[in-house]
Amino acid sequence: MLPSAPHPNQLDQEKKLAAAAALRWVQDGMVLGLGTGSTAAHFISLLGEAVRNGQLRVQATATSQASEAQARELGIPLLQPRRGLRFDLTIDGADELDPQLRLIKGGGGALLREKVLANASDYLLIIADSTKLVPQLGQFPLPLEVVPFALPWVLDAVAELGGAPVLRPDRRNPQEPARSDQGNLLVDCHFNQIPDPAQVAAQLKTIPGLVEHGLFLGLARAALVVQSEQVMAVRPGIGPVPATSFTQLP
Ligand SMILES: O=C[C@H](O)[C@H](O)[C@H](O)COP(=O)(O)O
Repeated sequence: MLPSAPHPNQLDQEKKLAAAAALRWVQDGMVLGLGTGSTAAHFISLLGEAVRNGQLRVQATATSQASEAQARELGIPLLQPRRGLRFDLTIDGADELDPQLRLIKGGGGALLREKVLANASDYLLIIADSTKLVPQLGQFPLPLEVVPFALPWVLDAVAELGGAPVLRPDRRNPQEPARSDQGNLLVDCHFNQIPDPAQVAAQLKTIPGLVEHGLFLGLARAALVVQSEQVMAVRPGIGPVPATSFTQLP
């Protein structure tokens, strides 16, 4: 019999645990990148508390309008994009991660801004519940951000690669397509298995009108993943080991 899926409340607890562990590695004065999604939202909420208590002084840029609004409401000082801006640490969630810390991201549609900030960061730290660490990427549909005019040809090209593309509907109004913060369309590709993520990433990069894909390769330095109620640290090809083995960013 297959093990039953964890209860949503349990997953939410795991997300909070991972977020709290990440907060312990934030140092006073850091410039932070803030991720998007339910796990990142827990982190932003805890960071907001620490800022309000005067425990931490930080500045941050968010990877989505939603995360920016949350951070603003909590009084986290925000920096707008500008030349030369770099981040000491970006904390973000993921839809899937493998033991090499290759990621699928973009389930919440924020893949483009997330990749921009990940590239501008000295350290990308992923926080995740127990369902996210997988032996091979691809079960989670790979998100793409696509310029609306190019959509038919992008769908043709991705279908030829075996990606079984599906235009993502808007969650609240399923008759309409979902839009990214940039106003672009989102397409989910059902590869089921991605044994060679670098090859798929390279193929996707050649498709005109495909603005960005959700494969994040060679970007994450570490992940905090909850397993059996314990926060474990994973680095590319190393771990999981108990996160308590580290007093600072591994
Ligand atoms: O576009 C959204 C992001 O890539 C999220 O970080 C990802 O979908 C994980 O979200 P959650 O923490 O809600 O599972």
